[in-house]
Amino acid sequence: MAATRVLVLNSGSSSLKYQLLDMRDAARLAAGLVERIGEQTSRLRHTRLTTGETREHTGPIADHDAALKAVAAELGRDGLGLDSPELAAIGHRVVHGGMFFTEPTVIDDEVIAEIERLIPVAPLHNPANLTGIRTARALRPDLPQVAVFDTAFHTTMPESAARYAIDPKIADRHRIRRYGFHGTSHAYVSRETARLLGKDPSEVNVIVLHLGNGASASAVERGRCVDTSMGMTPLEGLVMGTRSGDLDPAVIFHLARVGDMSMDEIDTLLNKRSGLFGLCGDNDMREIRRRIDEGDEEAALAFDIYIHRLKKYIGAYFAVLGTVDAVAFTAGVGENAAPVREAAIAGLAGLGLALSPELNAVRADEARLISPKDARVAVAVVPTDEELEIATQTYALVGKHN
Ligand SMILES: Nc1ncnc2c1ncn2[C@@H]1O[C@H](COP(=O)(O)OP(=O)(O)O)[C@@H](O)[C@H]1O
Ligand SMILES: CC(=O)OP(=O)(O)O
Ligand SMILES: [Mg+2]
Repeated sequence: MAATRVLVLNSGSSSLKYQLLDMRDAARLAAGLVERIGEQTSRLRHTRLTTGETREHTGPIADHDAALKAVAAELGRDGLGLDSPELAAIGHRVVHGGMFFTEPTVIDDEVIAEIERLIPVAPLHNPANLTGIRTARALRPDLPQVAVFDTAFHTTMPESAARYAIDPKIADRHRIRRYGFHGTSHAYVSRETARLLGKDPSEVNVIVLHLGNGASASAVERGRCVDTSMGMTPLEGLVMGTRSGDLDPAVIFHLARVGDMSMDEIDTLLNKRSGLFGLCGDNDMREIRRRIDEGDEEAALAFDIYIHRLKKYIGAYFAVLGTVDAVAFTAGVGENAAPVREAAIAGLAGLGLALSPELNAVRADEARLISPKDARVAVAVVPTDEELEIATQTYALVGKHN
């Protein structure tokens, strides 16, 4: 029997998302999510997509090792376990690949050591990714495991965009530079946007706005990333669900010296208690819109700050690219929140941007244009699919090695 299945693992700091795909036709066989890992109220939700059956378990799951073993058990119950001879490979989302990894990479001890060396610049993400890799290798030592890096798509950024304006000797010693993240999504969405326009990716310039809980923008010139809004870590750039995005670095000195906060407290403040959540107590755009509709001023201000930052990046990437063929909205907010798209594009007619209110209001799962027919620059909604992209890259690499 040919091995044509790929299991994709996306380990976040407190979650594990997974999908099992059959790469003959990219069909999804199973998918699920373990949330609140490390808490008493962890939850595993598993769906067997071939039948639609969903199972849910709550109760403590101590760490990513236990989470992956629980997932393996659920897959086993559906006859889709990790011991299946049909499994060709496991593809891991690895958030930080530094400068070293520019391509999907078959994981060996050397690769693991390098991902480990990058922990200081990705303390929230790489440890969880490593646990997922180690547990998966222990469960199936014979199976190829592939790392697909969030940073890889951004390694084409020129030095002028990737470097911070600090002493290069200090920067190089501590690996301080702008790496960018969500690269798998930016790559996939920029390509799908070109396809929507009936063009080859090498023929178009696209601004991709990945607006999920984490959010980032990228400027993609003829298929290559030339700038992105996240930096050394996923804290820089846009206002996010719980992250501040850009701020004057002196705010940190001030909070330490005058606010009497420790570095760990400031880290938690900026990563977990800022952004939309810090501004108004909610990080879900649905809830924020509901509150705005009820006249809530705090929620309205949070929304305005979010939109103001987003507009600044759209403008900046017009300047970086010179000419823009399309602006593409993606991820949870970008794909679903019509009011965010409307507010982000409003007032940008000078850049050739406009929306059709009718098209913007359409709810659909496919890539679609939401700009009027005669618009100078296309505006699109393009659903991202990081799992499919990781599975495709994993399978392509493993096929080559077989
Ligand atoms: N129907 C919707 N309307 C508005 N916002 C939505 C909707 N569905 C999801 N979202 C937003 O998308 C976010 C999650 O996006 P997602 O891309 O799944 O994030 P992540 O992968 O970072 O967890 C939610 O926090 C919420 O703000
Ligand atoms: C890198 C990053 O921010 O990822 P996420 O959006 O999954 O938190
Ligand atoms: Mg995401």
